[in-house]
Amino acid sequence: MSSICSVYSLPHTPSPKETPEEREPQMQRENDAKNISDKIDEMMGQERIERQKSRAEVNVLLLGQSESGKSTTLKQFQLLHTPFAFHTERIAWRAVIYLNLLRSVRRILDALSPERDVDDHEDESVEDSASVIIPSNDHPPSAISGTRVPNYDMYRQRLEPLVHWEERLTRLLTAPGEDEPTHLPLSWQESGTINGSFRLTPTMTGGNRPKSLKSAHFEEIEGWWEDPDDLVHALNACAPAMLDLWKDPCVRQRLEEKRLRLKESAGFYLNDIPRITAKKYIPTDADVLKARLKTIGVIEHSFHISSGTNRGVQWKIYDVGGARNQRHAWAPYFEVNAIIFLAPISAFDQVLTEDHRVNRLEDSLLLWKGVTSNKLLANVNIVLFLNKCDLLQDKLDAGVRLNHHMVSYGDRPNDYDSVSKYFRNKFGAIHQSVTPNKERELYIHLTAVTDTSRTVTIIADVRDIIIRGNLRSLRLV
Ligand SMILES: Nc1nc2c(ncn2[C@@H]2O[C@H](COP(=O)(O)OP(=O)(O)OP(=O)(O)O)[C@@H](O)[C@H]2O)c(=O)[nH]1
Ligand SMILES: [Mg+2]
Repeated sequence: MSSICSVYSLPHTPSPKETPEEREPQMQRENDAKNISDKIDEMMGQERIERQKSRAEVNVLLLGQSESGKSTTLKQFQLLHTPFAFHTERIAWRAVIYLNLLRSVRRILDALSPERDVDDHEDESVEDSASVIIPSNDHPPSAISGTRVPNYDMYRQRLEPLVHWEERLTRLLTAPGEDEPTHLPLSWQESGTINGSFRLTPTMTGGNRPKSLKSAHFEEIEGWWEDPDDLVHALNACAPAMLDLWKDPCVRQRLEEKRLRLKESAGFYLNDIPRITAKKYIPTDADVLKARLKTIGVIEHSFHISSGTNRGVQWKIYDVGGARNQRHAWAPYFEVNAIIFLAPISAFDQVLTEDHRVNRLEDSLLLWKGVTSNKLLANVNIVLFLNKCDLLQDKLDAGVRLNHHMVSYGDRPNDYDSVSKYFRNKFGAIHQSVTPNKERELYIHLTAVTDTSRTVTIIADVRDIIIRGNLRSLRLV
């Protein structure tokens, strides 16, 4: 490849009047210039390789639709390679986890509401696209007829205070114009003082400071439970009502009838109410991995990874927003070494939050086609994560049939092995048919990126694949 800085200019075009004697020295001069230019090009190329070798930088872009698991994958990288930073931040995730829990509780109450039954009947559009099953032909969701929840009014009343907290937390954690949480509390100060009487984490200054500030983990601040204004007290007081609601068989029955599968929605903590609402609750790694924040724009994270004989590689991982209105920001980051593309294959019966007319899996397939056929990405290594396999397994076990949503699946068996193999082949075949680089190898993993033990080995594999691919492209192996 010739350097764009080459000193060698266009070859000499002999003039008709030029004699062979005149032409000879000119040609000689040109040859000399070309030799020098080639030498410079070669040196520059060598330097570039050396520079890249010594910098040994790997740039990775995470791509996929919203809620595909990009940020969760990034958290797994952080947990593995910068555990100290990951742990330092986990107290701040308390706010997000509380909000995720409150949203689940509110969704249940909304779904049980008698007024909602009427609305649903008039308008079959879905409220929470990530957690609602698209009606399949044989079993439309039951709207008006169905199980009544005799204690509904009592639950509403007991849980009334939480509506107020949900609104406040939403304001604290959500960027303007967005409808779901987008960021951690911006600072200790802000999270401690928002709206006067509302606290989440103790402020570092001020008269209302908790009496016992102690540190169990370096830089973590505990003691909020001694602050009477901390939100944990409201949650703790409502915990029995939340538990009663979630354990009520009529509630479960009604949710089933309405096909509201909360377990699939982002930030599911309903099975952990007593633990999460405990006064001294500290988020675990698994809690932080499950907590949902929508990514806006592009976020860059750096790690230094050294392992075995590897003397250390600087990694930059770019996590992008996957919602449709965020995708325009992807292209400027296409000059990376590798892409990890996430397709949540459990979502075959769900629709996009931003456009309820679009099936999530169809969207993933289209995006995949766009990425793998893109000429700018022809030399970028691609690793595909067919993600949310845990949810896929649960869904198939619960009897949801893939061929009701994807006719092309035909009458193949509706079990996990057959379905995952089908998706692997389908995504693989698209890559094979549209890639501008037929030499490119595609690496496909079946993943559940919230599961650390499953993901650790996959990440190690991916790291090796990316580093090998990177070295190959630098002509080092
Ligand atoms: N059960 C399960 N949940 C998952 C899995 N992967 C991600 N999630 C959850 O799905 C939700 C969305 O994941 P994110 O990582 O925030 O998705 P994202 O692709 O970054 O979404 P955007 O930022 O909107 O583009 C989170 O609550 C995750 O905990 C998985 O494999 N299994
Ligand atoms: Mg994200």
